[in-house]
Amino acid sequence: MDNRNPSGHSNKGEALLEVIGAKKIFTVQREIFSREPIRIHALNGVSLTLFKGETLGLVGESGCGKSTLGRLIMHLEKPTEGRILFGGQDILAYGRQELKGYFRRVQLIFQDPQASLNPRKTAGDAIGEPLIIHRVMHGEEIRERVSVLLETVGLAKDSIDRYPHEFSGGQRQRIGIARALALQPELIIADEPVSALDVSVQAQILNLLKELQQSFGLTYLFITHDLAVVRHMSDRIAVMYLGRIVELAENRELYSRPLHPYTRVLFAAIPGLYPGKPHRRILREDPAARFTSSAGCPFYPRCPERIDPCKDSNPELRERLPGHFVACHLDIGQHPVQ
Ligand SMILES: Nc1ncnc2c1ncn2[C@@H]1O[C@H](COP(=O)(O)OP(=O)(O)OP(=O)(O)O)[C@@H](O)[C@H]1O
Repeated sequence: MDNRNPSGHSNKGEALLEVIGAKKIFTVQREIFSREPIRIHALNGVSLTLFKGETLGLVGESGCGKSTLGRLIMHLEKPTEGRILFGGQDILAYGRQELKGYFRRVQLIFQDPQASLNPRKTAGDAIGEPLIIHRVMHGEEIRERVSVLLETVGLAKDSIDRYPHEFSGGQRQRIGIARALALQPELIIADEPVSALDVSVQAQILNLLKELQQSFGLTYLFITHDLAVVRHMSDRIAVMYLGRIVELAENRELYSRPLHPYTRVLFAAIPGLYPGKPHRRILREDPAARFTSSAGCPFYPRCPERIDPCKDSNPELRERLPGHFVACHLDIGQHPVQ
């Protein structure tokens, strides 16, 4: 792949999934008596590549479009524009059989393990269900496989006949992870997988996810608004703002040299990240900006470093340093050292 293309990546190995120019506009009726529906630009031209075996963290504030991107990749929503390639094939062109295969290879771990588990089904039922739906195995074979999966995620084998309410939040998330692993996927979309958990349990689940990645060669798209979590988990990190990726770089590079003013504002809000620098409040997104697709940079109204061109021209995501992509009109030299 051309490492200067706008999808924002240096050549990191074999691409597993490519999102190319994805846009998603939701049309909703704002008020009962209003004739004009409003258009919410949830994604405004997102391109990114996931390379085999990596964790790509996707970070940004609530409402910036992270989950929508995950849902497009999961084929739960269709993009208004753009393409999604898995192993080089367009998933939107898949027929029924190909889609079934895709749903085995790509799995989702949900934010809220409580809500994602049926209270009337045992842990064994929940974990074994994908094996039944996909007719991978039958009867006793399924029970054996579920027992192995329970052990894999650190739960006792005798958890198999217990119900969700008999588990703690962390244990329920382990069940969700075991279910996601049942079909031996290649790609896992983890959408805020620890944000509903106590801080003390979060690290255990994150470490489990890392171990599973090592053991099974998994690729993760790790969606979170939590900058500490994304830093702990990711090889590369994409920062989203209002439906766009504004910066993408290797983990260490991004934290040591954030170039986009939005990333800098986000990071300045982390206590202790930059000792000696004042701890600033995060600038909130302008909700009204979601309803328009302005020609200028989406961060223009709140950017502390804006310059004239930012008002009318939306900067492309470009490689400014090796492997470090930024959508900003400022020159590298204009970005003050953090
Ligand atoms: N089905 C839908 N219908 C209408 N608007 C939607 C729909 N799904 C998402 N949106 C809107 O799209 C925008 C992006 O939402 P999305 O859930 O992708 O953001 P997010 O970054 O994942 O935020 P959060 O972390 O709060 O889930 C928001 O303005 C949201 O209200």
